[in-house]
Amino acid sequence: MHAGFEEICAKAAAEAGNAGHPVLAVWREEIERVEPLLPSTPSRGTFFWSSGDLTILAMDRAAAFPAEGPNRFAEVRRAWERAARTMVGGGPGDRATPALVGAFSFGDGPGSLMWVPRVLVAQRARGPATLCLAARADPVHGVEDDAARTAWRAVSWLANTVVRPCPPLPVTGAVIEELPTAGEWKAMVARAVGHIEAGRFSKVVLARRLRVRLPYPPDLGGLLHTLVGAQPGTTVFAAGTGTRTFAGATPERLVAVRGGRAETMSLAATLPRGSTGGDDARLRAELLGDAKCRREQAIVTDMLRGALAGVCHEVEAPDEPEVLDLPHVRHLHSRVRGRIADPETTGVLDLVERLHPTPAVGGHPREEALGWLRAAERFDRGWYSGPIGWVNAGHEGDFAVALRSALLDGAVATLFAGCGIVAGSDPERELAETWLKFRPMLSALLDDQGGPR
Ligand SMILES: C=C(O[C@@H]1C=C(C(=O)O)C=C[C@H]1O)C(=O)O
Repeated sequence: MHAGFEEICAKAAAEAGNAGHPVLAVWREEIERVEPLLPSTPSRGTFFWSSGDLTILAMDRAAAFPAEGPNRFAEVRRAWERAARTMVGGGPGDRATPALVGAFSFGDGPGSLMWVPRVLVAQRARGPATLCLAARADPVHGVEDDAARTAWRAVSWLANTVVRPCPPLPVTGAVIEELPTAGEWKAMVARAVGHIEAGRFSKVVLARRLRVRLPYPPDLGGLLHTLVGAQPGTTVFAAGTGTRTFAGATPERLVAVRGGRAETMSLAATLPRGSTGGDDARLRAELLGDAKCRREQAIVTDMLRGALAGVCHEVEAPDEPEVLDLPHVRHLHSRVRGRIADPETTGVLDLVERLHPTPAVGGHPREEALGWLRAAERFDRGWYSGPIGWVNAGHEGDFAVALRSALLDGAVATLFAGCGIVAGSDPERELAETWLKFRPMLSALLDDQGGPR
């Protein structure tokens, strides 16, 4: 590994010098599976993803693509296209392995960041893992970090990764603060309903936060391990910027692109799980039969269908939604799929740009709802409800909508949850729904087995 990686680093340095712009060197090779594949300590550039049968763990940044504003997706797309085109690749590993990872802010403010990790391991449910090492060669200074050092760090990092996660221990003494208070938030829901009834918009997704002060910082590897085990059917993710890590377990896929096909998901409407079998079956039937829930989800499906139709042939969306059962809640959902008309020019980041924010996290009509939301919500969502995911060198990839999540900063965790408000929404029920959506993260952080508060 050292020799091959060093060789392509030297080649990248020479090409950067000739071309007068930075060049990436990316080495890929198969390694034995790493079990469990979890971060031990968070680093600047920690990225974790566990979805379907793919797990990714990455550390550090060889190159970073920060962006902000309404053109943030196109900016990153252009920068990645340039980097991928000039990249010096090497090694026998799979060329379709994720190469660029990160997250975009929900809104136009700063904070979107995608990066090429220095070290990345990706593995499917079966078979070997792929290790990717990356370095950036600068036209003047050559390779920024010594190639042998990156390889050595990868080896020692992998050795440390195979630490067994600590079993969850009940946490006592955590202090929980609601932001805003329950009363204030319910008043906001009532105001949103007023605007909907006055015809200003038909749906808006209103969020709130919980600030949890823990007695000590949570163990990231243990937290992710708990979420993977406790939240089947979700994508478990983490992205670290250095001191802070954003993590969660989301049921919502924004879009996946593979083999010239795009798949997105219309997810909306929420009811709790029942405590007995009969109760649970009744709630499932209620969700499927409820006109308000159906309307709420149809708004999302229509938007997704229209957005895919702009760049895809054969767009398919079922007439009837299905029920997605999660441990604490259930939602209505439909898969929306299409064949990309021109895969050369339409990559996963182009689809992310077309789709975000869907009415599942923003509102409808988009501009009217978001205009009101920006003033009403009164906090910066940051990465919450934004796109998080990965891209490969061929512009395929997978992005989730970062829900059921928390921003971890030392011993303080800020949790986020939002609800789609439509005509007839009841503030009390919406408030109860936020507690159900806080539950997966709250339980994982506190190891509390209790019901919603
Ligand atoms: C906004 C969230 O979830 C979204 C809103 C839903 C709803 O309003 O019922 C359901 C699923 C998600 O699309 C969240 O979990 O924070």
